Amino acid sequence: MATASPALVRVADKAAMAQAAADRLIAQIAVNPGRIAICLTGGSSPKQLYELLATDACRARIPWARVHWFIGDERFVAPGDPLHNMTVARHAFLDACAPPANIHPIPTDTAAPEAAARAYERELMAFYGADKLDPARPLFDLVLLGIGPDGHVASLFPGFPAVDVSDRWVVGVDKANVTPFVPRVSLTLPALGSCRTMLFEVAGPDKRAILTRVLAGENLPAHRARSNHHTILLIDAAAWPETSLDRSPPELPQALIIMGVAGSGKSTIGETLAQRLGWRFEDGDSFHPPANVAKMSAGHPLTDEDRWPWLQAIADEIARCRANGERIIIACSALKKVYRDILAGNRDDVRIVYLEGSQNLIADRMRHRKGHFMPTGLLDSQFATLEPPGGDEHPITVSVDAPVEAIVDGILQRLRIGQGRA
Ligand SMILES: Nc1ncnc2c1ncn2[C@@H]1O[C@H](COP(=O)(O)OP(=O)(O)O)[C@@H](O)[C@H]1O
Ligand SMILES: O=C(O)[C@H](O)[C@@H](O)[C@H](O)[C@H](O)COP(=O)(O)O
Repeated sequence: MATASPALVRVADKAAMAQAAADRLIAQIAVNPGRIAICLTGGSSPKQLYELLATDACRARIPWARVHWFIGDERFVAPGDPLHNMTVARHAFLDACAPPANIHPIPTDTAAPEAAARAYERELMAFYGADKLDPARPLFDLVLLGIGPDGHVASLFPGFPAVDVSDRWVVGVDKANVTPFVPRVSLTLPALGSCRTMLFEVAGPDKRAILTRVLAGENLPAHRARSNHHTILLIDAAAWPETSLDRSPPELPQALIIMGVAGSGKSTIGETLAQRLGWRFEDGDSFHPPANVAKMSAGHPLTDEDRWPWLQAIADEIARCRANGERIIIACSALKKVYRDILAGNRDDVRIVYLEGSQNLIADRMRHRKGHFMPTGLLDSQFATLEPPGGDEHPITVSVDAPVEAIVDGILQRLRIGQGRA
């Protein structure tokens, strides 16, 4: 399933980003019962994440024997050098946690970066078991990336020929565009894109300007680097480009759609938010036509054809509220973009609130939900269907890994509504 635009997930600061990235990584690992491949990144952005992975809490959640660790680019310096990307990851967590045979560094003892690139390409192809990438069978479960000050990713610098290479998996890059000015070896955009999830970490005030350009669609490597499945940008408050993303609608929205997988907290958050705002809360499920209710009661899954009249009924209710000047909050999983297009379309007065959380966390909450039986596999299929809302949908994305009141406060802040206001 391809996502056209990346999901933008806002986190408070670098510590929250490391935690969110760790949750994502562990969740991605959890959905693959077989051999797992993670592609790490260099730079300073992932250091806190790497340190977190070595802590007991994270360490216990990773099946280390099944996880293989690669690197998206390497500085052409000897292992052990502080500039050496895989050395940084080794010292932070890999050496303490991963079996040595599962660590796959880019060799830097070759005569030139190009020879190292060829060797790493062979290693990746042997691991993958083919020399052509099949979009249906991604090379990596997760690719981690940072964004450089010039908009580079891995060591693919803007304007350099390496960015346009499409027939290779790894290339030598003889000189860098930014410090450190050492030769590099880099995976290409098609190799990086062959992943279930591409996860960017973008934090700190010095990233705000470049991120604004990337999200505006400038032809930079960081704009072109996209997974052929899911791409997610974790962005902290300091890097978040307020002007371009928080295009605050002139008035309060008419309707808020609280979306997310089953158990993400739609009813809990929606009801609390409705109380705080004094708006009406509705469970989207109550708009199903009788035929759908009968089908679901008989244990038959709904098709998209069944869903259209249901989604249209919710859209009609929003239109009715608009006509009456009434405001409404509707909980609706709305997992696919095509569903949200019916509910919100391009209307500025219908805002999507996306409850974002790792599968582990949500599964854990569902296990503890009183009076509910969770069929195993339900969450797997929910996450498989989920198309996180892209930047073009202007979602209010909130992490559910926080107390209910804090999540609601965060949504109110994003709506620019004073926290005390009812
Ligand atoms: N932020 C939160 N912290 C802790 N528990 C939560 C939070 N949000 C929801 N829950 C609990 O998680 C479970 C699922 O929430 P619910 O609102 O029923 O999800 P949904 O409506 O998306 O299926 C419930 O038991 C709820 O009390
Ligand atoms: O080898 C490298 O330098 C990286 O892989 C590089 O692509 C990095 O991710 C960005 O330059 C962001 O760097 P920071 O995280 O230090 O900002």
